Amino acid sequence: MTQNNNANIVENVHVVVRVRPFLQSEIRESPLQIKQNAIQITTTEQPRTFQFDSVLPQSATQQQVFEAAALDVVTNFTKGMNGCVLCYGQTSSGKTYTCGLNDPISDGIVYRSLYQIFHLLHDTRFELQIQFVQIYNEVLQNLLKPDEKDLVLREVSKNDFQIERLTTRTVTSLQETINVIQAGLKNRAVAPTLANCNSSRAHTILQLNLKTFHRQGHSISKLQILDLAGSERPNKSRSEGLRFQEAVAINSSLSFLGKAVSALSTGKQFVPVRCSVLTKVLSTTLMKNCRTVLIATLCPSVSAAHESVSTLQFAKSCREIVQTVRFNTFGMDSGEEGAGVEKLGRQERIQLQMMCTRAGVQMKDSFELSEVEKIIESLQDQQNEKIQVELEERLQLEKLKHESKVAYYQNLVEAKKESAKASQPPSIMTGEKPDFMSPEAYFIYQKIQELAGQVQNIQKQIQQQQEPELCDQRDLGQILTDYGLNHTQTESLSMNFNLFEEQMESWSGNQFVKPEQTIQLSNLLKAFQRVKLFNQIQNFKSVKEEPKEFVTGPVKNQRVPIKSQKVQGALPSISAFESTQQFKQVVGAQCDTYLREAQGIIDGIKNEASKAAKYQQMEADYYQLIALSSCQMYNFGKVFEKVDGASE
Ligand SMILES: Nc1ncnc2c1ncn2[C@@H]1O[C@H](COP(=O)(O)OP(=O)(O)OP(=O)(O)O)[C@@H](O)[C@H]1O
Repeated sequence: MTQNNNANIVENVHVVVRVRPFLQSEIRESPLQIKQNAIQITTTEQPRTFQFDSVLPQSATQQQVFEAAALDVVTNFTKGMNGCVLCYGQTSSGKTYTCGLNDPISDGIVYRSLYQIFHLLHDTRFELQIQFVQIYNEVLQNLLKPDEKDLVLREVSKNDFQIERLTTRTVTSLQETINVIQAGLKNRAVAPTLANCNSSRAHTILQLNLKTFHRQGHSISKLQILDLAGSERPNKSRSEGLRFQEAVAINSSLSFLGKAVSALSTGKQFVPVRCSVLTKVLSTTLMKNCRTVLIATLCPSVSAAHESVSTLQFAKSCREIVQTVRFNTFGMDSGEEGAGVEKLGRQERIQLQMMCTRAGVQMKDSFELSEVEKIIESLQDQQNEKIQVELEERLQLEKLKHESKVAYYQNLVEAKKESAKASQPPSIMTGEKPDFMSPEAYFIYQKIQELAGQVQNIQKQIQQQQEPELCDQRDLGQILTDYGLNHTQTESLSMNFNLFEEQMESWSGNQFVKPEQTIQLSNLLKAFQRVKLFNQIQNFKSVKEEPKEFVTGPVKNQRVPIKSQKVQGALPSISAFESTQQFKQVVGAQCDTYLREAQGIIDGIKNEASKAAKYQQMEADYYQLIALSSCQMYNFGKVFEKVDGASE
């Protein structure tokens, strides 16, 4: 297929200057004066005046900037002409704001251009692709696929560089396009500096590749929107480390761009484009077939005057660059997209044909009044429909913008919470006493931690030896010793138990305690509850138990070895009673109390064991206790037998 011989248009780079409003932190005194399309700057030297295609004052709206800078480029892009909108200016002069490449995407050039493109392509079959990249520290990175770093630029023909193997995204609607850009924005290199709390640390390039299909052929075009990182003086912005390194990369690439622009504007044969990634990317834009608009952004304050002069000089050089552009239409009549009167007549005829078809009226040279009315009526209906669609689309967009703003602020709140947490005093897990704990609480906390370590070891050992026999036959006293508890510890623990419980619960709910610490605290709490339970068992055992020999417990028919030991609180002597009856009553009552207490402890263990089934030791203790209580019952039974025998 051959490209039609569309007319070449020779023109200068179009330059629009925008002065942003004063920020709150700035002294409201400006060296800039605007007179129509001229801007005068007064510094310590002579005042200087620069003339541009358009100079927009502080009061200019985003829509005015779009109309002055991008509307024409965008409209012609949909008709097959390559276009580029380039934002240039010192740091914090409003480039990102003007492009609208904030996160969430705001209604600057990008948003308005997309809206216009989809509006103009409403009735056309088209394919649209997005590429979204950044040049960070002289490295090309894909914002739509963050793992595509260090992309390679290949020179396909002289001064025409293409990015190799760059993933692109095909989009079909405005909303989808905005979603894709929004996702890409999350990967942009942005960081706070002294000059701008949201400073772009990379040059950002959004490129749209469009193919439109017409009855007789098609057109192809690309549109680039560039938000360049701003020049900054490291000694003024006091950047250090990585920020300094970024500033150096930004400044040197802008200085190479300045040299290339200066060579182009003065018509030099040799243009130095291979010095930086940015100049390579822009060489295709500035030197090939691409209608280019530069938006030079300025800070209004006196302190920025020096940088404003540099920006204005750069803008002046750009305006002197001469470009040759044309429509890239294929298989269509020459200049179909042009603006000649005869061609417009032809287009009007085509439009009339379309109107007739839609209104159900036959196309002819002259029409009856009724036919004209029919066509007008149909047009009005179509217009209404179109308005309806546009309104709905607008509404959807507003909704989308609102939602992304909400998500943005939610993220911001989360991030603030995170950083608040991070700035808290050292955590209790780092071994230092945090401010919110009293020294006593911290001492106890440390003790519990020691014990919990030991408990964990024992648990591991128990889990490894899963023979139930082993567990069942373990002596309760031994188990407690195994847990590493000495008398003082268990005393102190049980005395302080309530305090711990309260303290740990309050830590768990404390917003400054991290989730992993909460888990550790709850483990500690569990371990501690177990310790408390064992304490109770030990107390109970030391008072009530008087086993004499091996007995057969009721559980699993296991033989439980009970060590003989001297225990206080043994059964009363029979001689102390007046009658067998009285003895049985007293011992029986004691036996009941004992069983009730045993049952209470058993329930406690059962409860704990069911809460954490993995605590097999708990279960083993439970069986042990049942065995012990039945052993006690057996002993009572023996005594009763003796008493009965004696009384008979
Ligand atoms: N026309 C404007 N109206 C209101 N506020 C603006 C305007 N232009 C810029 N600002 C504000 O000025 C600040 C700096 O703007 P912005 O981040 O767009 O600067 P920049 O030139 O992109 O900076 P950098 O090069 O550091 O990325 C931001 O807080 C932005 O909201």
